Amino acid sequence: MRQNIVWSTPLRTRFRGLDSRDGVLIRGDAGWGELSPFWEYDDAESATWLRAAREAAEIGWPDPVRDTVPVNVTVPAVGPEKAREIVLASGGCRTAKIKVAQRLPGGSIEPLAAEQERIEAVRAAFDELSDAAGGAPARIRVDANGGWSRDEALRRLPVLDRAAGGDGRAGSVAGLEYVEQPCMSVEDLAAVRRAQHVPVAADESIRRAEDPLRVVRLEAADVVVLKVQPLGGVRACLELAEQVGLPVVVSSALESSVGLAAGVALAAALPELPYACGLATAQLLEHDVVADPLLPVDGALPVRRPVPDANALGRTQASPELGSRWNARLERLERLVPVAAGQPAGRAAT
Ligand SMILES: O=C(O)CCC(=O)C1=CC=C[C@@H](O)[C@@H]1C(=O)O
Ligand SMILES: [Mg+2]
Repeated sequence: MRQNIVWSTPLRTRFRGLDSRDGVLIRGDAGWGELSPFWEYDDAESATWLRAAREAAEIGWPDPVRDTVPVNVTVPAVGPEKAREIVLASGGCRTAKIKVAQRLPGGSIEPLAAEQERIEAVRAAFDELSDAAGGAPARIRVDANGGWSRDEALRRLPVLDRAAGGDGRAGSVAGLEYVEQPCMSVEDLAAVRRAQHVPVAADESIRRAEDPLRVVRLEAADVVVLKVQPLGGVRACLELAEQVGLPVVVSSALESSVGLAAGVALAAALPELPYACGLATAQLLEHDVVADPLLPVDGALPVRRPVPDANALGRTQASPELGSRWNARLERLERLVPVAAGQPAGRAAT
């Protein structure tokens, strides 16, 4: 039987301009799926998100080839003390992804010194953890969400690379592991990649692009970030990974643990997984929809599929207004992406 539940939770820390996150959980014969496109995404862009939710609910996912997935701790654009706290409480993550190129209220970009301090604080927190318990060498990556111009990226990256322990040369274990989407256009990614040594990862140029393979043709990235919902499901991502032929980092779209499980399923099914994945974002949510959220242990997520829990759902219950907005959105999306024969479309309830 088809069942839908709208959920909503505050975020622990403001992230990508958001203070709360919400979505719909959809249950089908194969289990629970999640539909949670950001509100600024129109229906055409959100259609792939519904395909991913339906795959989870109605078909399920390919078999895993590993039973844990190494993950990074995600550090929003916070001050150094908060950054330190987030790393210390990360559940043993040895890789951090730090947000940079944050827009300030007046529209300017956060000063370079603030980004530098955040990175240094994360590095110091990793050192603190190593002093206490040892562990694998720590890695630091940054994500600019396309917020820099080409010149700004080339001005900032050497400084941020040094803040991460780099010595100005390619290939050292210290220094930035990579920069995710430093600029918005594929041409600028390619130019930044050619002009300096920090590897480049493509995120928006894959998940919001008409033609994700342009990144490959223009040699614009060393790594691609794949997100299950924006790209239309686990199988669609596996196919894309094969076409792209570059190392893949699976990252979340800031979902509840039900949505994260799809990312974990993708990471678990990829033939190669050379980097930690950005799937530890349940840490950013105040409440989750399951009793046992997908949180890292020793820096990795177990490959499992948690199910919604009645008590947890009590804490994430959406307001009637939000429920109606999701109902209306789901109805529109279902008209856009017709349900295959024999699979009933449901209405969301809060
Ligand atoms: O990759 C991670 O560490 C966490 C996920 C993450 O950063 C994101 C989740 C959702 C929306 C995106 O703006 C953002 C990203 O840019 O990768
Ligand atoms: Mg990104």
